Amino acid sequence: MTAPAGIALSGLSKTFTGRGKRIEALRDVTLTCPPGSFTALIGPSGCGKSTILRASLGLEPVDTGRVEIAGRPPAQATAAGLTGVAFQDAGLLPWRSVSRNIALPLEVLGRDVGSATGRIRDLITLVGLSGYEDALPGELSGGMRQRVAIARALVSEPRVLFLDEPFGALDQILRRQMNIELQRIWAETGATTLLVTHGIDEAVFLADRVAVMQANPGRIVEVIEIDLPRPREPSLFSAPHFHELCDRIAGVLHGG
Ligand SMILES: Nc1ncnc2c1ncn2[C@@H]1O[C@H](COP(=O)(O)OP(=O)(O)OP(=O)(O)O)[C@@H](O)[C@H]1O
Repeated sequence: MTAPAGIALSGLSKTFTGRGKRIEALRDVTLTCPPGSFTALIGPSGCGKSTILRASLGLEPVDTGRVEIAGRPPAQATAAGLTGVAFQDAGLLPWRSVSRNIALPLEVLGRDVGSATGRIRDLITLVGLSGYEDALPGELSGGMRQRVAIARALVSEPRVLFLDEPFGALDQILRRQMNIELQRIWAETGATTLLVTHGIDEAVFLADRVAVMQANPGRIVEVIEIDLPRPREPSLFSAPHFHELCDRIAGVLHGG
């Protein structure tokens, strides 16, 4: 039985062929993210992380296996606005204000934007951008743009949130601030979250469990439970148990 608002990936395999090459992007990937949980997916470049996300959003068909998002096939879940997604490149439309960028998924889903004005205002507050409602993306810092992208991902009130390296382009200090913000946003929304990241410390700080992948073929080699109490404070970044968990993940990543 699939939990209603969770992510259930079972036995996913996907091989790309082209230019005389076969790339086994995914081999037998199984991952369950219970409702309201936070899972991080970490692995070397090309191990299939984005392929998992695309398959979860119904954007990439798999060869074998099954994807269920909030109890539905992925394309159906996305079309129903049950999923939200933010990428490394915030991908904001430069000519639209912060508010109108956040409203975009509602327009795509054919929902009434006028009746969502209050919700958009609340989201702007949630991501700490009050006062910037009418600003254009070009007037914002990189971290602020990523906050807008996260607010936009949340506007359809998704039960499941996919984040693909949302803070990858930010410097370390800003990234940590965003990690703290994201923990708060996740706790407030209760959305089941799957975060793709290259940052071990980011994964450990945020997640309930970290799925570690290897490439060629792309596969999950270990799922490590993060038994750190919540809410997690910035001081955690220098705690011994935090570093033990990071070292353990690094060991798996490097084939240990
Ligand atoms: N449309 C495609 N056609 C051919 N090969 C593809 C396609 N999409 C992905 N691949 C290949 O599948 C493998 C997995 O790609 P994917 O983008 O999922 O990796 P990733 O772990 O997200 O990488 P990164 O961390 O660099 O973003 C790679 O070898 C990539 O070259």
